[in-house]
Amino acid sequence: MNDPIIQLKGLTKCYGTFKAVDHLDLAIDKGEIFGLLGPNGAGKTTTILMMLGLTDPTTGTVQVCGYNATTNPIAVKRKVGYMPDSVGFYDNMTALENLIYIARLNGLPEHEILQRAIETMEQVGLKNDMHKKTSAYSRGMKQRLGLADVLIKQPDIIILDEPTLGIDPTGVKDFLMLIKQLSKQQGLTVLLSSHHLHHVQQVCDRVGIFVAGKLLVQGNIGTLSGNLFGKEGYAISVTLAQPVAEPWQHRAALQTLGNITQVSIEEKTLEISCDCDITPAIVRFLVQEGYDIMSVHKKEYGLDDIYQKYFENNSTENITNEKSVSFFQRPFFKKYKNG
Ligand SMILES: Nc1ncnc2c1ncn2[C@@H]1O[C@H](COP(=O)(O)OP(=O)(O)OP(=O)(O)O)[C@@H](O)[C@H]1O
Repeated sequence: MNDPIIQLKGLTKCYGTFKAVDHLDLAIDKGEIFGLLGPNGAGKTTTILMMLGLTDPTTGTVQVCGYNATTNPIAVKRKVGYMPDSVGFYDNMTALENLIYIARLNGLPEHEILQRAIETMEQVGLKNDMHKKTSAYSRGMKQRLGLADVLIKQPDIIILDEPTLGIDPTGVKDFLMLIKQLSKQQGLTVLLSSHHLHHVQQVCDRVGIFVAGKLLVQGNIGTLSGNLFGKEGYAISVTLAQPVAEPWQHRAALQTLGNITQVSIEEKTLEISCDCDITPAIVRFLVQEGYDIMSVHKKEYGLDDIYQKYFENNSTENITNEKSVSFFQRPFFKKYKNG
């Protein structure tokens, strides 16, 4: 078994007496797509900054690609590409010229730059538009170009902050597919920080939920959902052709099927909670009693439910609602990008 490509141990960051990140332990394997989730001010950006070696932990360690990010930030910078939520370009230059400029800033060998820039444009699906000025680029095209900016240095890890912000649904789908493809084909490790839970759910192998500087939980969505909702069992919703009046004459008989913990009725819809999946028995019962069934739906718990459940179960009183200054606008990021 290989060592994790990112390993955080007891990572803590204090600003004065305030703990922005509180004893974080996290291991991410090569090729994984990991989602960082949490409300504004939960400590995600601070954690990313420590991974990039842009701010020092108060205590604890950050190991990235085998390097200590605090003591060896330059080595980490060569291996990691960071894409902020809003990427800036020179509008009077073409997309290709912008990318070449970034390649030079990253110190790529001059004789390789043009070829690599064209290949990267192709990789992100912008080859046909690479000679357009970026002022004529849509938000989705700019996000792809931002991705090209981080890919051109051929990193082992990419960190994406809200990469789907402001892109239309088709653009989002294409962008997420691209991320998944890059990860699977090239073994690229991806860290995705986002508030769009269904986007995260579509691509991430595992997620971590941050609240008030602590990583409350981590795992894949199936496991988290099983842990959280296993006790609550299955929820089956059956819609009938005709409304059902209360008191319902078949309620007691339905409950003799066993394993049913609750039945609630709303006009034509029966909501049935049970300990195990008895959908076929429920359908058979209703048909035998002469009901026409219009639809049967078994509730699957997703990331939205998991996230909500954590917020129901945990105090969030330390959380600020103010969106912290965009990472890209921070002076140390400019230093990172240019340095
Ligand atoms: N330089 C700083 N000085 C003091 N406090 C800071 C500093 N940077 C961040 N914080 C505080 O640390 C906490 C964590 O901020 P951070 O930016 O890491 O959150 P986040 O999870 O990335 O939030 P968002 O989703 O809004 O980007 C917040 O309460 C924030 O106000």
